[in-house]
Amino acid sequence: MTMSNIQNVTVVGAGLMGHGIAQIFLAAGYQVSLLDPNEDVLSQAPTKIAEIFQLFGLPSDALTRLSTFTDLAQSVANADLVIEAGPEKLAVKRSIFNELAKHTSKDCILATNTSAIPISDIAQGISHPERIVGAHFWNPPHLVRLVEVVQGEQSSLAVIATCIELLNSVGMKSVHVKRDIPGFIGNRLQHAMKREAIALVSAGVCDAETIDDVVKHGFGQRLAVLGPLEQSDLVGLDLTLDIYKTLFPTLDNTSQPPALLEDNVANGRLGMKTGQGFRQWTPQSAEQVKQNLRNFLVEKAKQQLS
Ligand SMILES: NC(=O)c1ccc[n+]([C@@H]2O[C@H](COP(=O)([O-])OP(=O)(O)OC[C@H]3O[C@@H](n4cnc5c(N)ncnc54)[C@H](O)[C@@H]3O)[C@@H](O)[C@H]2O)c1
Repeated sequence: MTMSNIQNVTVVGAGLMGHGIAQIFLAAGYQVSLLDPNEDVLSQAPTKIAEIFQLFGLPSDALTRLSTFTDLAQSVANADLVIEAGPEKLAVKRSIFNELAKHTSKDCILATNTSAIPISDIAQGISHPERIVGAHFWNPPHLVRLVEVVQGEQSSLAVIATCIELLNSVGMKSVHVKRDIPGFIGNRLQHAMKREAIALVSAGVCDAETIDDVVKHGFGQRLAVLGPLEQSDLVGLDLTLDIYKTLFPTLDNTSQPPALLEDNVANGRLGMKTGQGFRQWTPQSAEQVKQNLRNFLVEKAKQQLS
């Protein structure tokens, strides 16, 4: 399947991620079928998609190319590409992919938006596993451009190349993850930083607010335009090596979830939803953070569109 053969895209699961992914392909001119067994979720999806078009100040007539389904076989009848965004449970994903394999041609590309399940586990026992890949969008997919295209043990390189080309053509920034490892690339980087952040708070070096200040007002300011390895090249690898000789032996390297996190969860300190996590929250302060994030991402996405 080459990119030019792809005309019909089916998104399986119309929840948080699925409706945003559907909007991306509608905006790019594709015929989109959206499937969800939950009729309430499915019936709300067109309105939510229309709201994304409004957010960007775009007309929502693209919705005429959207069809919604509760029946999987019908939803993939003409599919050239399926993106699965169903529940993050291996048994459910395997059963969805079994059905997809039964009702699609062997050339139809089957991609999963799993956050953490190995692609090879989902593809196990499914016919033509070479057309199964990961397509890990970030939340919200219509505002965060990255998609990690993950190569499972049996994924074909031609299918990976088609996915990357297609996703780039619809305005995403797709990258090739060459091994099927937990957390792919982005989540491994993100959580490596959080491991050290939690260790610093646990050791009494600073409080959680200070961690957030250091990232937001320090190196976080430049991360959107200067990646970590670019930054090493910028300052020089000789300096980087000298720093690491002192720093690396002192960095946290525990392999279990941190005790502070376990303790917070065991005591119901789950974050904004309970008013306390690593930091304390009121409904107003939590809403302010969410609003700031939304405004920032919308502004950035608008700049990229213009
Ligand atoms: N939420 C995130 O931040 C995020 C980010 C990246 C990836 N993901 C991944 O994307 C996937 C979807 O996550 P979400 O946050 O959109 O979840 P969600 O719960 O909002 O949506 C999942 C949808 O799947 C539907 N569903 C249930 N059983 C189904 C079935 N058998 N066939 C088809 N659909 C079914 C549900 O009705 C629901 O609407 C998960 O694999 C998740 O790990 C989520």
